Amino acid sequence: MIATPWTGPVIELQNLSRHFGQTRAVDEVSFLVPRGSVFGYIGPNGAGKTTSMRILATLELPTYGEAYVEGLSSVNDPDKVRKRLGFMPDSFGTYPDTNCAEYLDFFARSHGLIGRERTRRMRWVMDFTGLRALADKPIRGLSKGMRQRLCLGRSLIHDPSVLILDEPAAGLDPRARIELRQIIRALAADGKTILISSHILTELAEMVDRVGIIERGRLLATDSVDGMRRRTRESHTVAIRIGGANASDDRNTAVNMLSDMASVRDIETSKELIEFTLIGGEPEQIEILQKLCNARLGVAEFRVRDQSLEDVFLRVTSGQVQ
Ligand SMILES: Nc1ncnc2c1ncn2[C@@H]1O[C@H](COP(=O)(O)OP(=O)(O)OP(=O)(O)O)[C@@H](O)[C@H]1O
Repeated sequence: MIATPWTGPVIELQNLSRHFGQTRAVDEVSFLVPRGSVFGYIGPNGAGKTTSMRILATLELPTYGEAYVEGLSSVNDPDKVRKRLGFMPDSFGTYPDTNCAEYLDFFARSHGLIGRERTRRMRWVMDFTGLRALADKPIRGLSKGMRQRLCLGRSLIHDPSVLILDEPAAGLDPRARIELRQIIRALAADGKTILISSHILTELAEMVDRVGIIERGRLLATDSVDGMRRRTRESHTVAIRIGGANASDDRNTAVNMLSDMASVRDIETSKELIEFTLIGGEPEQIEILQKLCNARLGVAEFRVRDQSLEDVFLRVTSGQVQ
């Protein structure tokens, strides 16, 4: 009997939680990734990315909650999940004197590949990752970018339908990062479903379809990259400098007025400037400027800049580390 292909979400986390003592490394995280799409898992150090990826990859058990790959539980069906999944860890051990071909051959054998099938997969991986010319080169002589390709190749050797990539872009130079982006997009176009993590939203923005922002174990926001970009268009960073003879009093009055406005968030004051996030566009900017001027406050400067994806990331996360 031929098994019917799985048509549900290819990756699914349901209230996934992992506690280490008092630390909630992963705290009720839920999301879905459909087939052929790339999900960017973004968060600062210690956010819980690696722990949740390791649970999905059958290397760690949750405290509670579920992780599924093509409908199979990573907890109850680890062997079946491993056949379908390739995991690229954030750091990987190598034998420095082993060459690239030997390294890939070792992993092909450990996945039970034999004969022509093993030769065919080795060839495909070396061609796809651009490692063919380096097949005989010892791993100790590889650049960071080439090592990353080798590790990606290792995770692809058994032709998995799902890839979990833990910070593959870390430490890559701009060219290697562009090449990684092309590789990821080619894999997604080939129908692979990919979960990829990073500290940096902009690093992944060009490679992923959706992002989830995680901090201190909690998933704080999920959105499409376009949705994230829309958030950047709808919010701006405004800096106002109040000058003149009554600068100090005027500044306090301005802060009080701004605090009462629905379009103003996250006010910060330094010696000279009042800075805040403005939710909205030109009408809101005009309204604020008119109110400050009508109150005859000494507005010496009013600067508006678009928010970047990094600003959105900083706004969503609080910067706390556990
Ligand atoms: N085996 C463990 N024992 C105790 N605490 C752990 C263990 N593994 C992870 N943690 C803690 O769980 C939290 C989440 O760690 P995790 O490695 O999943 O985060 P991360 O988002 O991948 O971080 P990074 O980007 O730094 O790799 C951290 O506070 C970490 O110290």
